[in-house]
Amino acid sequence: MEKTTVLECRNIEKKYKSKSNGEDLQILRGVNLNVNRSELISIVGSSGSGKSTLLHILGGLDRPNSGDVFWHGNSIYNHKPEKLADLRNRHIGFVFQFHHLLPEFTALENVMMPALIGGTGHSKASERAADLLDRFGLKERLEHRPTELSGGEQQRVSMARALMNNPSIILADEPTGNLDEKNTESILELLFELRETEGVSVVLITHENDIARRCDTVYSLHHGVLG
Ligand SMILES: Nc1ncnc2c1ncn2[C@@H]1O[C@H](COP(=O)(O)OP(=O)(O)OP(=O)(O)O)[C@@H](O)[C@H]1O
Repeated sequence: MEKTTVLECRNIEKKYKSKSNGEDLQILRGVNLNVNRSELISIVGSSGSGKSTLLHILGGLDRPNSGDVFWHGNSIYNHKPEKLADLRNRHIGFVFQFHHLLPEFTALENVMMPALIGGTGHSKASERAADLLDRFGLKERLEHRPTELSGGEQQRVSMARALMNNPSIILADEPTGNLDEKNTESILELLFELRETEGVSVVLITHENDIARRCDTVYSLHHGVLG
C-alpha cells in the first residue's frame, strides 16, 4: 500500500536561552521526521535531549527557530494562530505523562471538552465521550472528578479526551511514565488497537526500550539530531 505522509518536519532547529548566563542552548539541530498514516514511531533519548521539545514543535505547541512542520504538505506555522489551534483540536491528540485533566470537571466533561471547543453540540459530545469512556473500561466513572480516579484511570480519561475528535495522529509524551505494568499494557494496547481500527499514527516518547521496540520505527534523539 502506498504510504501517506501525515506529518513531516524538516530541518528543525530549536534554541532556548540559558536562564543562568543568557547564552543560547541549542536543543534541536536540524531534525527531520516523516510520520506516515498508521505508523507507530517511538522516540527515545536521554533526559534533557529535547524529546518533549520536538513533540511540542510537531504538534504546533511551540515554534521552532528555523525549519518547518507540514501537515499533509502544508506548513503549520504559516497558519494564523486560530487556524493552528483548530488544526490541533481537530486532528492531533495529545497525551502527556501528567494527564492535565481539569480538576473541577468530571471525567465525562473532561472528555467532552475538545468536541465542545470544536463546536459539536452538547448531547452528541456527551454520547461520544460516554462511548469512549465505556470502551476504556470507565463506564462506572463518568461522574468522577480527576482526584476521585486512580492514576491509570486518569490516564485512560486523558486518552479518551485525546481521541474525542477522531484525530489522525496521537502525540504521546511518556504516557505510561507513572503507571504500573498492567496499566502500561492497557494504554499501549489501546494505542496499538487504534492504529489497526482507525489508521491512527502515533509518535510515542518513552524511556523504556521494551516499549520502543514494539513500534514500527524507533528513533533516538542524541545531541539534537534524530538517528
Ligand atoms: N522554556 C525553556 N526555557 C529554557 N530551557 C528549556 C525550556 N524548555 C526546555 N528547556 C531545556 O531544553 C532541554 C530539552 O528539554 P525537553 O523537555 O525537551 O527534554 P526531554 O528529552 O523531553 O527530557 P525528559 O526525558 O527529562 O523529559 C532541557 O535541557 C531543558 O532544560
